Amino acid sequence: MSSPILITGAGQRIGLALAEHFLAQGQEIIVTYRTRHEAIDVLAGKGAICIHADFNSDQAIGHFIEELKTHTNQLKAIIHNASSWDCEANNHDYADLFDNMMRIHAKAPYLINLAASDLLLHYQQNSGTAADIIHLTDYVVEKGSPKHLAYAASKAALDNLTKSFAAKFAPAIKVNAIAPSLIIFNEHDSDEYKAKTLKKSLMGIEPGCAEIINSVELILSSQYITGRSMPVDGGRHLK
Ligand SMILES: NC(=O)C1=CN([C@@H]2O[C@H](COP(=O)(O)OP(=O)(O)OC[C@H]3O[C@@H](n4cnc5c(N)ncnc54)[C@H](OP(=O)(O)O)[C@@H]3O)[C@@H](O)[C@H]2O)C=CC1
Ligand SMILES: Nc1nc2c(c(=O)[nH]1)N=C([C@H](O)[C@@H](O)CO)CN2
Repeated sequence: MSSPILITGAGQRIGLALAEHFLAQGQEIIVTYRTRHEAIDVLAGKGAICIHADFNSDQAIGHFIEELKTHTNQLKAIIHNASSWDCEANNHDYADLFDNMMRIHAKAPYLINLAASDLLLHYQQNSGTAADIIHLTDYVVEKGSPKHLAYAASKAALDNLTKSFAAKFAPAIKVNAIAPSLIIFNEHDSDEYKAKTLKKSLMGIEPGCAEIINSVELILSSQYITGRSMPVDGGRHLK
């Protein structure tokens, strides 16, 4: 019986790296994408089930959940990766920004977890091992962010949902978060921004997607870790 892993926002960067990693292992995956990057065609060619989903409304989240359930009756894991790193400087409609941040980072994972818990439970019942939910949050959950206020607040909401869902779903489903700081820069990042950002951690490097892949695999391999947030931040908290 197939037991796919669901990865949201897998069209690029970390989500795509996770999707490619699992496909290379022979693990079945279901991915969501907002923009049909060429990478999605590649994933589909390798056997991934690719579902278009823009979590920009409650209705869209609901439609995604309905489509998800037409593809599988069980899930080994859900990795909530989809995210928008928007900020007050870029969107002066603060009410709109706040709603968008909360919807993509907290409401979508909240609604999907509640609606898909039966799929995760089926996996646990058939396999005898706990299923997993993994939330990609952010280091800024610890300290806030004066330049990404709504983004940080929404990631903090997702961090709190990690604890609540862990208590609600145990022992059949483990629920954990991964809280990265810099993992990979964006194409448009200036050399000045890169230099300033690298100085913020003790390790002073741009580590790349492997750090998240390793953290996901550690969590999936455990039958005991739940309700926790794994920091992947190069010692930034000690600078
Ligand atoms: N990169 C880093 O250094 C860090 C990343 N993180 C977290 O790790 C995760 C992955 O980061 P990264 O790969 O940089 O993420 P990206 O910024 O590349 O976004 C990941 C995907 O989310 C999708 N997305 C954005 N908005 C929506 C929406 N409304 N509905 C559905 N999908 C949407 C994007 O779609 P589209 O392709 O259409 O734009 C994109 O493919 C995120 O949760 C991020 O917050 C945390 C700290 C550092
Ligand atoms: N959805 C995203 N979230 C975040 C990103 C990103 O590119 N997309 N990038 C960061 C930064 O790397 C930050 O951790 C260091 O400046 C944070 N979140």
